[in-house]
Amino acid sequence: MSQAAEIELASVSKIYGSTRAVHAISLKIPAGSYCCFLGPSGCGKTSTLRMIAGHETVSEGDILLGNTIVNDLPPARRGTAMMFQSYALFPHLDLVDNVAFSLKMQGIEKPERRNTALEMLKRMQLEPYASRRPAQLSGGQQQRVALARALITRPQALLLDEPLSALDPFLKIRMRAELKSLQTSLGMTFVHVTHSQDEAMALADLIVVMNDGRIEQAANPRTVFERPATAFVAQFMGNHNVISGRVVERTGDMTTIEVNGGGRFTALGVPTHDDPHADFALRTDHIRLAPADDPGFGFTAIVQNVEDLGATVKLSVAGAGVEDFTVVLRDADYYRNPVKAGDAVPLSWARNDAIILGRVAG
Ligand SMILES: Nc1ncnc2c1ncn2[C@@H]1O[C@H](COP(=O)(O)OP(=O)(O)OP(=O)(O)O)[C@@H](O)[C@H]1O
Repeated sequence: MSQAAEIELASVSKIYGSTRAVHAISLKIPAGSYCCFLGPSGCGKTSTLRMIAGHETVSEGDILLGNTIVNDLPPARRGTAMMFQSYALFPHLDLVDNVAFSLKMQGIEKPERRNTALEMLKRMQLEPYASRRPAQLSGGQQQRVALARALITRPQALLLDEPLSALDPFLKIRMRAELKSLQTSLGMTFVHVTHSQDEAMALADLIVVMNDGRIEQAANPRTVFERPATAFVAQFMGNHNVISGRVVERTGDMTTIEVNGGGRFTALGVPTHDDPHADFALRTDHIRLAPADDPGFGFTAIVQNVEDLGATVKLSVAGAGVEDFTVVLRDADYYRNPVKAGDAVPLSWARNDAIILGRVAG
């Protein structure tokens, strides 16, 4: 394989007519890392991937692969390869010819390209199926053929557009593990677009959370999970409550906010903006059903709903002007002292568990 390359986006924008799909994003993806672009439908992640691949023009800014600006290079000359959501296999060709296709385009002689394709099929444990056509394979096998076909050009970076979305939930988890071990063994830069938080958490060294054409946060999965940078990330990752209010006091590195018509809460950090409003995040699984030692680190809530999810129990509660607040308890903790809809419960958290969130510029 070729050497893995760093990918750099320098103030990259994508404009379609009057739609600005990507707003001047800047990012470095280290060589040999597994990067996941994560975000809801329409946030601009596919446009970004397609600009890196060369399937979409760059409206503004530069894309670098290693030290080379690749904006004006055609896809085949960038050193990247793309694996599509639909796998885009040729139905009338057997696996060897499917995998060898791009070598044929490069003018490599038939015996050599068939040998190289067979080697790649062996590596993907597909050798026994070499003479089959794609329709005679399972979804997971088709995915491996698509991977083999992308990797045969020895790219410096592999770009994957929702590569697991066509698979059933069981296969998805198995192929996810295969993708990760393939990337680790090849040491190649992988850039993978997904809207699944679990997928990004499981695979990525670097998660890039996008919203509305902008990067909300780019960090390792642990940081994104534990220290979301913005209210959007906290809500999108799904494991935090976000509480918004008016800033009423700042002391040292703590900020107190007042929720509309309700309680006052103190959170770690100071807002980085001048807005009189601020948001803080609080992990749903870091909340105790016990009174707070200090006001500002808890409230009394009315239970709205209880869902037993197996290993955990999820309570939806409201109170002190806070609606849609979620508490996730371990099953044993819940069943030691079960509560039901309509009960009033004291809630509290540790001083460092509520964290002031930032805003994305622009
Ligand atoms: N060829 C195009 N012409 C015009 N607008 C486009 C085009 N492609 C994408 N868009 C718009 O750009 C925005 C970003 O689209 P993009 O496909 O990059 O988002 P995405 O995050 O990958 O979404 P999804 O997960 O649904 O694929 C959307 O508002 C979309 O409608």
